[in-house]
Amino acid sequence: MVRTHELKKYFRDAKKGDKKAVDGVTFEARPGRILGLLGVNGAGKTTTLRMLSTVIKPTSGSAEVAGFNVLEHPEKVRASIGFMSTSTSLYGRLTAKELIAYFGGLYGLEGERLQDRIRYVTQKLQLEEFSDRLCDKLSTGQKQRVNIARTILHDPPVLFFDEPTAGLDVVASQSVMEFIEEARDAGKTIVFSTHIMSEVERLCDEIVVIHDGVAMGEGTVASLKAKTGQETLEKAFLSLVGFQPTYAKVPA
Ligand SMILES: Nc1ncnc2c1ncn2[C@@H]1O[C@H](COP(=O)(O)OP(=O)(O)OP(=O)(O)O)[C@@H](O)[C@H]1O
Repeated sequence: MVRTHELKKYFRDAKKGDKKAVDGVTFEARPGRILGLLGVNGAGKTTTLRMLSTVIKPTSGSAEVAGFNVLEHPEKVRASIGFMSTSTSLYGRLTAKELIAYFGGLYGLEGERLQDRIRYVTQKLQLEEFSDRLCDKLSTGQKQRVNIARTILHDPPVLFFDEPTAGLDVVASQSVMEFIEEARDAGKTIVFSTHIMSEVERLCDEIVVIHDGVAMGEGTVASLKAKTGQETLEKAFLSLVGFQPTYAKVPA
């Protein structure tokens, strides 16, 4: 379970005034379901996920992950989550196998349990053919598979995916989405950030539309369409964020 209540993050800037990156977001993500944070660039999705994963502290409001408050028990939160984004870099000078073992150590896995989990993720993500290659030398799709392996190595109950298909081709994106569906079916609580409507329509049980740090709407794809009176999620999204056309219609 992941719960936020009036979660806020203001970045201090003496010259320009505070940047309200997240400004009072409340939601609940449940086991076996996928909650989507849908928003354009700069909406506040990554900042929300960074607070949930204890990388940064909220300015105010509260957040609970797997039953642990992010401020009171950050170490327990970190042990309960896997975080994946395409911008997470791998250590280029380690082989895929070494990198996974290294993260296993960070997660506190050791001995038989560590070896079992390494075997599992290696098979699951089909890493065998390149597990002895340096991460620097892997293709983008292969790096993504190592990234997923790293994310799930300690079998956490909560998974955060921050635009996990950014920069991937259609085949690699498909595998990532199938992987997320499988994790949902295994009962994981999943929070998934994206700006891609088709991914939201396919994956998300609930959506929070976030814009300029504010939740502009929440519900299922169907309920957001109904609420805005729009036929497509894209139009419903544009309506919720108050999109105004940039070009005026002028007779030729
Ligand atoms: N450390 C920081 N200091 C100042 N401003 C920040 C910082 N981190 C993020 N911001 C600003 O907060 C806002 C929200 O950023 P955030 O990265 O959360 O957006 P996002 O929805 O994840 O967008 P993207 O899809 O571009 O990653 C942006 O205006 C961003 O410039």
